[in-house]
Parts: sequence; C-alpha cells; structure tokens
Amino acid sequence: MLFTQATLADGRVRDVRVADGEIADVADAGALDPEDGEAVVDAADEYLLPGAIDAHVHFREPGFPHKEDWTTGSRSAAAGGVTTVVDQPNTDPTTTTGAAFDAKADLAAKSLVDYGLNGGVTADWDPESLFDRPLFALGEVFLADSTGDMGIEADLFADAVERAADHGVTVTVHAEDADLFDESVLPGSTEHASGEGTDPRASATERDDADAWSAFRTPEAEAAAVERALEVGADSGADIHIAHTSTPEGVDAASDAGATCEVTPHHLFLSREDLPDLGTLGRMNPPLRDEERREALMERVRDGTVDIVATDHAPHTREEKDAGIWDAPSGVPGVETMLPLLLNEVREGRLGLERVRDLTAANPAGIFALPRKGRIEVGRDADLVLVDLDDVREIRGDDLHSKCGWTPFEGFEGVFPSLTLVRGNVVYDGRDDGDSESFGDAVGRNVRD
Ligand SMILES: NC(=O)N[C@@H](CC(=O)O)C(=O)O
Ligand SMILES: [Zn+2]
Ligand SMILES: [Zn+2]
Repeated sequence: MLFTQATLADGRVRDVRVADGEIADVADAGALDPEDGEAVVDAADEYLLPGAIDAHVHFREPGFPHKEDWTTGSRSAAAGGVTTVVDQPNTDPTTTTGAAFDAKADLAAKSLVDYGLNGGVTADWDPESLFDRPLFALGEVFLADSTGDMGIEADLFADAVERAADHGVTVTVHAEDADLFDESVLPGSTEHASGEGTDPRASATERDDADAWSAFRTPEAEAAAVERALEVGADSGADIHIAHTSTPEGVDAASDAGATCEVTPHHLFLSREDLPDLGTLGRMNPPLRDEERREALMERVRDGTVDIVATDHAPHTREEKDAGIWDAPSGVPGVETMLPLLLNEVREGRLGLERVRDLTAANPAGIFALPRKGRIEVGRDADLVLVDLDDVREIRGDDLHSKCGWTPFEGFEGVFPSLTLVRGNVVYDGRDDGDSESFGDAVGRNVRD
C-alpha cells in the first residue's frame, strides 16, 4: 500500500510505502511510484500518524463479556485509531497465575489490534508461573480497592515490586491510599455528626450526590500512594509507572522521582463540575477532580511533564451504572474517544500534533520497550492512522463500538480517523464520510510474543 502526499505529525509531506506489514519507505512527496497491483491512498491534506498505543484498557474477558469482549473492545480501539492495547488483570479469573494468563491469551486472539497482557497481584497470586509468561507489565497493581477488589497490603506490594525488578518487568500502579479517604461523607458515618448523640443517619451532611465519590476518594489519597509506590520502587530498583494519575501533585511526584505516569482523557476533559450532568456515569477511580486540578493536569500534558495519555477504558453497562452513587460500579469507556478528543485539541490550536503523537504513540513505545511500534520509520510495524483534521463530529455513544453503548463525552467534538492499519492490515475503514464503515479481521498479536 502506498500513501501519497501524506502530512506527518511534524508537518513534513511524504510518500509512505507499506509492505509486508512494515513501513518500507518514507520519501519526499511524489518520489514513490506505485508498483504493480499496489493499492494507492491519496493522503493529500490528511495526516498520517503512528497508531495510538493505549497502555490501559479493561476488555473484560474472561469474566464479564456482557460489559465488553475482545471483539467489541478491539473494534472500538480500531475505530478510534488505537492499534495496540494493554489489558488489565481484574478479570475473572484475575490474571494472577500462568494458567489464567494463558486463558486470557486464548481469548485475546479475537483482537483486531495488537495487545499486551498485564499480570496482576493478589494475596493468592502465583508469581513463579506468572513471570514465566510474556507479561507486558506487572499491573495495574491496586494499592486500594477498585473494580474487582484487588487492593493489596503494603508488604505484598513491596514483595511484588522486588520480584518485578528481578525479572526486569515494569510495575504499573493504581495509586490511592484508602487510609486517606474521607469517610465522613460515607452514608451512616459517625464522623460527620457534629454533636454527640446525633443519629448519623439523620445527619444533614449525609450525601448521595455524584460528587460525593470525588469528596470521598481524596486527592491526598492519591498523592500519598504515589509517594509510597515511588519509594518502594526506588528501594528495589524497579521501574514504576503510575496509572491514571488524576492530580498535578501525583504527576509532579512521579516526574521528580524519574518515574513515568499516564493520565486519562476523562481527567483531562471532565471535572467535578460535570458530575451533576453525568451522575454515576462520572464515577470512576481515581475520581474526577476540581477544575483547577483538571487545568493543571492539562498544562502538564502540554508541557511534557505527563509521559502518556492512556484511557483506563473500563466499560460497565448502563443498567449497572443506574444505581446510587455508593453502589454503582466505577469506570468509564474511553478507548475510541482518546485520539479524537486530543486531535480536536490540535484542531482548536490548544495542543501540538507532535505532542499528541508523543503522548499516544512514541512515548508509550519507549517507556514499555516496543521497538517496532510508535513511530513512522522504515522497518517499524505499519500501525498507521489516517485523519483529516477538519473532519470534526459530535461524539455520540450510539456511534461508538464498545458494547457498553455510552460515553462520558456525549456531545463533545472529536476528530475520528478515516483509516486504521495494524501491521499493514486495514482494521478500520471509515473513509466513506462515516456513511459506511468496515472492520478487518482479527489480526491482533501479543506484542511480547
Ligand atoms: N478505573 C475504574 O474506575 N475502574 C476500573 C478499575 C481501575 O482501573 O481502577 C475497572 O476495571 O472498572
Ligand atoms: Zn485503576
Ligand atoms: Zn484500570
């Protein structure tokens, strides 16, 4: 396949040849002629970007295929320009033994996009057999309970980090410290009762609004857990990567310690101010923060302090979300809307395209040692996304391909890709102005195999 006159993220206009799944040639515009039978894509006025690597998704198989499965999750990825995903271990069974890893690997063979599979840590994990498998990373290691209740104690965390260091495996950390959650906002808490002898259940401060989740899981709880994870990492010499960092404090701590971090689109584009509209659809861990922190996070994305954007794509059904704030499951989908939201920032002139390329492709490839991914360079995998930056549209849950059928970004503007290639295979084709779209075969492979 030959892309002619494609604009790269740095603004250079080039012809790009794809052959045998790789980028075979990158030459001056007009320099490459089609070979016999070669498909030609006229990419004039369009951008050709390296496919995004989403280092944090929950594709829910095995265990919860009513929320998502590898087919729907990877279709959603492909339609959003994501060509590699990294799946997290809070499935059922949890990915905490070699056998569980193998079982997930069988299911992941349905993926349209390339993938990595993380190994998780619980009190009954089996590190010997787990580290025997081609792990993408150890993680997300839960320092507090989230969906799946995989929170672990400090001793086990230290032991797990040491083992990961021995095996040269990076540790990705869900950093929240439950000791610093504000229990005074919990229903039935005695802490918020002002006077002695007050019935707490009758307290006027008892909360059932969506913002209560943000009040409960405090920013201080994240900052403290990030610090602890970094200390444990420094003691053992392990590479620590902080998952879904939701506060500027967390980002700065990771950056100061020479560790890496990711932030999610929902912490960049949503804040506590959106919770009256979102209700429980806006409940996730860590929770949405105030506007000031959201802006400070975006600033750190712009200036390069944040290493990568990853989605924490965590689908739950609408029915499951239709519960009170203390009972609804935590998590929001996002794999299909990450690149469209970031590209819209570029279109609006608020973010550079090279920054987006680095956050979504080059940096995750560097941090997680994927030498074949993340850049448009001869010899690398032809994981490519074609986009027209003027082709903006409203994000609609109905148009997306995740099984969950909703998005917290309903009505936001996004720039969606028109074509997505994984190792030269067309996995998503929406070039017909979105009137018709088609998906390719399940060509996905484990990037560590
Ligand atoms: N982020 C969430 O709120 N939920 C995630 C788990 C996690 O990443 O903590 C899920 O799997 O649903
Ligand atoms: Zn998490
Ligand atoms: Zn997660």
